[in-house]
Amino acid sequence: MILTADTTAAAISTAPVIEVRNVSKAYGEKIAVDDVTFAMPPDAILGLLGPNGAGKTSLIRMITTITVPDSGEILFQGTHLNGYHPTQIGYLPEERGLYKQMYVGEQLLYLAQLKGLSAAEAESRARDWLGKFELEGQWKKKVDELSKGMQQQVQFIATVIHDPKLLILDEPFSGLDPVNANRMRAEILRLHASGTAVIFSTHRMEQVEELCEYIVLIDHGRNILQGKVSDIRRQFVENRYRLAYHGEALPAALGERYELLNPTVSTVDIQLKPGEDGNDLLRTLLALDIRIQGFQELLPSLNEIFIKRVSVVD
Ligand SMILES: Nc1ncnc2c1ncn2[C@@H]1O[C@H](COP(=O)(O)OP(=O)(O)OP(=O)(O)O)[C@@H](O)[C@H]1O
Repeated sequence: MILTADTTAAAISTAPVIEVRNVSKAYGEKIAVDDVTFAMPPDAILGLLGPNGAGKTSLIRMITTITVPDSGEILFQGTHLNGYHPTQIGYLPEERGLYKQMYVGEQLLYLAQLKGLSAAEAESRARDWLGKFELEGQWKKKVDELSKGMQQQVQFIATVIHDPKLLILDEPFSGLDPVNANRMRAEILRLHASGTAVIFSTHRMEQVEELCEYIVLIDHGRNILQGKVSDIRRQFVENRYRLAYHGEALPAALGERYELLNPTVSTVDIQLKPGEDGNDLLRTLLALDIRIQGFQELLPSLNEIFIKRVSVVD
C-alpha cells in the first residue's frame, strides 16, 4: 500500500502510542526488565504499577530513549523509537531535575527550546503556564528559593511546555497540598482531553483508580497483569455485596447462613460462597424486618488486587 499523508495520519491516530515488545534490560547480573510486552491505546491514561524495584523506572527510561533495551523493541505510534521522539515526550521523573541556581523563567525558556520551541513561543507558553499555577510572580526567582511544591509545579510546566504527545509522570503529586494537587490533576485531565496520552507511575492506588483507565502491573521485571481497570476489577470479583439498611440489628439467622464482614450500625458486607447468587441474597434480605437503603456488589479495589497479585507471584 502506498501511504499518502492522509493514510499515514489515520494509521498514526489508531496505532498504539507506545508499544513495548518483548523488552528486557539488565544491569550486570541484575535483570531489571524481563521480556515485557504491552501496547498503550491511543489517548489513554495508563497506570504503570509495581512494588519498589519492580522495574518501572528502567522501563520508562527506555521509553524516553534515555537508555536502550538489551533486547526487544519499542514503537512510538507505530515507528521504532528514534532521536525525534524525545520532542514528542514529556517526562516528569521521580527525582526532580531542575537547576537549583537558575531563574525560573530562564530555566523554562531553556528547557522548552531544548524541546524545539522558538524563544518567543517558549516565553509565551512559559508565562501562560506559570499563570495557570499562580506562579507568574516567580519568573525571576531562583528555583532554590521556591517551596518544594512550587518547584514541583515548575518541573511539571517544564514537562508539558512543548505540548508532548505522550506525558510520563512519576509520582506527580508528591509534595503538593490538596489544592495544588487538584490543580495539577485538572491540568493533566485537560491535556488528556485534548489528545495527550499519559503514563502515570505511582504507588498510590487511589490516584490510579481516579485517573487511569488502563494499568500495567510489573513485578520482578515481568508484566504480571494488564488491561482495562474495569475489566481487571471484574476479573477479581469475590462474590461480596454491601448492604446498607435502617432498622434494628440484623437477624442472627442471616449470620448463620452467610459470612458477615465489616459491620457498622447501618452497613454490612456479605460474603457469598462460590456458586451462591446475589439475587437469592437480595430476596432473603427483602424478607427480613429491615429497611434496605442500598445493595451493591463490591468490586475489589486496585489496592487489594495489587497486594493479592504481587504476593501471589512472590
Ligand atoms: N543503574 C542501575 N544499576 C544497577 N541496578 C539497577 C540500576 N537501576 C536500577 N537497578 C535495579 O533494577 C531493579 C529495577 O529498578 P527500577 O528503578 O527500575 O525499579 P522501580 O520499579 O522504578 O522501583 P521504585 O518503585 O522503587 O522506584 C532494582 O532491583 C534496582 O536495584
